Amino acid sequence: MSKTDKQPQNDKAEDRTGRGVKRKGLLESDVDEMKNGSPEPTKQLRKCEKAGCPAKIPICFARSSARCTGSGYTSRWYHVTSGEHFCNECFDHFYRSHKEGYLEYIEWKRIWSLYGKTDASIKNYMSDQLLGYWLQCKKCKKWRQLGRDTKMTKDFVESFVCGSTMKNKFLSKDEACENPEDCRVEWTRDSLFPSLIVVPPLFRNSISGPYLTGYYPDGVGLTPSDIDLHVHPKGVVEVAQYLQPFDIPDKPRRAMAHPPDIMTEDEDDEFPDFAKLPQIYLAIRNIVATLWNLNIKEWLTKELCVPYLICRGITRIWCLENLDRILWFLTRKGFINCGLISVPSKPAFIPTIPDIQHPVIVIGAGASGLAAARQLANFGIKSTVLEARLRVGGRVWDDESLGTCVGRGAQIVTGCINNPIILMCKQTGIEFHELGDNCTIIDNNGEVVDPAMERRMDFHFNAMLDIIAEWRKNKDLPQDTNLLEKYREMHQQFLDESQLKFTKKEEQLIEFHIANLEYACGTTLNQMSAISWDQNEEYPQFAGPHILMKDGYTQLLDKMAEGVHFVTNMEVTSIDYSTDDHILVRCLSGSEMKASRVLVTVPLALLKKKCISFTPKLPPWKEETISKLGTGHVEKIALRFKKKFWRDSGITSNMFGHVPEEGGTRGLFSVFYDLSSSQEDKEMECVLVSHVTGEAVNIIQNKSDEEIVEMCIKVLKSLFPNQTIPSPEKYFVTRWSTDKYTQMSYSYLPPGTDGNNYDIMAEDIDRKVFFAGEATHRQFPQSVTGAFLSGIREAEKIFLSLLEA
Ligand SMILES: Cc1cc2nc3c(=O)[nH]c(=O)nc-3n(C[C@H](O)[C@H](O)[C@H](O)COP(=O)(O)OP(=O)(O)OC[C@H]3O[C@@H](n4cnc5c(N)ncnc54)[C@H](O)[C@@H]3O)c2cc1C
Repeated sequence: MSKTDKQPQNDKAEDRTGRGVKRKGLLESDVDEMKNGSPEPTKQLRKCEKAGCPAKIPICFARSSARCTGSGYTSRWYHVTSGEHFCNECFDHFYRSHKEGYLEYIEWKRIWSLYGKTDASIKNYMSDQLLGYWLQCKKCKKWRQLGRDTKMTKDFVESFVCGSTMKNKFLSKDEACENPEDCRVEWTRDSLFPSLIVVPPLFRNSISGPYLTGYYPDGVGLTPSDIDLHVHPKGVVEVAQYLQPFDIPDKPRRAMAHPPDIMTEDEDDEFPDFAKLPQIYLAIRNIVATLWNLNIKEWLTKELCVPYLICRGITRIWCLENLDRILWFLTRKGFINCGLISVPSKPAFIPTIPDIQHPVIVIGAGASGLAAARQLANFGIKSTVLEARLRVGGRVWDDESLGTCVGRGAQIVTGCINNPIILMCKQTGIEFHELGDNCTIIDNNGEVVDPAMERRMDFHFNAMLDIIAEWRKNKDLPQDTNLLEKYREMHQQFLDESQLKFTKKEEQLIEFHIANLEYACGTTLNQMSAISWDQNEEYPQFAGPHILMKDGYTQLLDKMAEGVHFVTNMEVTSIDYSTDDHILVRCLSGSEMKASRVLVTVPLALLKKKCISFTPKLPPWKEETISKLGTGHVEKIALRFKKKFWRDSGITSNMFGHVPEEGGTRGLFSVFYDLSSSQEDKEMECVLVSHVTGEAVNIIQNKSDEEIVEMCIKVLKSLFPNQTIPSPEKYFVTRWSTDKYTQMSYSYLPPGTDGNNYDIMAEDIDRKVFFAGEATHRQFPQSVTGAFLSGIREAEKIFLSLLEA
């Protein structure tokens, strides 16, 4: 801390409603004299012994004992922060059982020990009960100290101006603003200030308190003495549905939820100055997260947070002066101020970077590209999105041709709680439906599978996967193998050991489960790594039911595109990043554009086929990963019928499954979704959607749409043998595998690869060329959510690279 000769003004609060004590020690005039360069403290005056403490003449803030020394001689100063000390006399006043303050301290101690986990020490008592509050004047922006009993309501904090609580009636408010600021305020701006905080303040009246009743208050930065929280609990807070900002004790961690009692690794890296004061950081972050949770439709600013950040002592100044950094960090990471909200023209906490000469060019207007471009715009960075197709959305593409919305690509959100896709739906009023898990399973002879058998086989299938999970924990693991081979091996081992024999129907049911897993993975299990196929499960995933975007995903992507500068029909063919001052992007149309940074979001299959050439060539580590990662294939078929004939066979669920005759065809139409329109005012469109996965994609590849429809109708006939299955009135079949700008469904991990490959995909080249897209997101690959979050991630990286340039 830069030593200043200035010493604190007398520790007299603007409005001290606290205990009145007879002051001893120095008079104000004495202190003033010293401030003006007069003698260093004499021998009778004791300095604070805390190394580095700038207070040459500490003043006791407690002022509780009749013998309080004020700023005079005491046998010992107790250091709380560099601007706050209490004298030995006040210590005794509370600590000694025969003294006046003892009972008060003991009562506080009782409550603190009951609810808190930290030591109910006298230092904590002094800091928690006797320090004054500090508020910033709305007009002159000077910080003023207030009494310890001030009622810190939201309105009071927001409207505070100098003099508003002054007892000195002769001063107008304007004159009050003329009063100099306490020199200790400046001390809080010194980089050493946090290292001199010995007793970090705990926050009170915290809006996050009711969310965190499962934690020790002092473990999450709140004071255990906040009686209101315990004596009048507000009950379980009604958390905005689908959002849970904090981990729940003893439950698995959830994606995008904060551990309220721990700073994450990212936070440790970002805020080393909070390393020794994590409870302060946690209190602030938890309050900010709560405020965002309570209103996801408004950009959260420092001004909105300030009235909720209440703690005693001068450290509040330091906290609030660091608030912008915390808001910026949480915004960059997509924890707050994320999604489809309008952004103030220049959010104060976003660092300003000089105007960039060339825009950032984003290649591809899918979920990842649009998310990145939008986030860059929020950060004040110009970008242009170049999209080869005539539309935005990429693998999100809704089709209304059957009279109801059917996603040709994505339509399901896996896990709704904290999922940014659901957050954006909530922000914009887009409707969605929870997808029930009720699925009637029918065999090839049209018989509904006995639910007991179905449960048994489901259990068996998952048990085999659990055994594989155990097998791979072995450190001396032999070579990776494919998941199907490992599954069959474990299955056989089980049969041998148990001497059980499954019936044909049971074996067929297992094939049905394999088909479903192949749909989720986007490829056959014999292409998947047995060790890493579900590597993302190591990370917190989104909880809650799956969601069907009934009216499609496209409307969401269209909203994301609003305000983003994009050009369609612009196929990028090459990226030259060989020069220092710009990157040259060339398009098939002959256009050339200069960029300050380039973000590549095209599907992995196109990178594998080198549809875009790079100069210089991509480094070998990048090329190797591009070639190693797998590109899966899934196709969809949608059929519109005159009536819901499946209802006549008693199917009431919105899904029904089809048990395959044999393994080779298991990927052909394994599940049918009833996506019939449900608007009462319209004639109902009866629509069934199914998919083709795994090896079955090869079966349909060279077939015409008509032939594929015929195959599908044949399956429906086998499921409903007692009915006449009508020909569909209308239909479509997707061709993602051969679509020029996709050529895949989503990525997967073949044997010999692991989650690191996703991280390598996400690495930039020379901080010039960046990569986003589902195949770059280790935690949520294969999904729109992962694509979206990869865009948010890269926007941050691009911004920081420009900031540091
Ligand atoms: C059949 C199917 C079903 C799916 N179901 C789901 C689901 O239910 N839920 C879910 O979460 N996910 C699902 N997915 C996956 C999800 O759709 C993708 O993970 C996500 O949309 C990928 O977004 P992206 O931004 O990474 O890539 P994309 O959406 O593919 O965007 C890349 C963009 O780059 C463009 N482009 C390509 N080449 C060039 C070029 N040379 N120049 C300029 N532009 C170019 C493309 O046209 C495209 O618009 C499904 C995918 C498929 C295929």
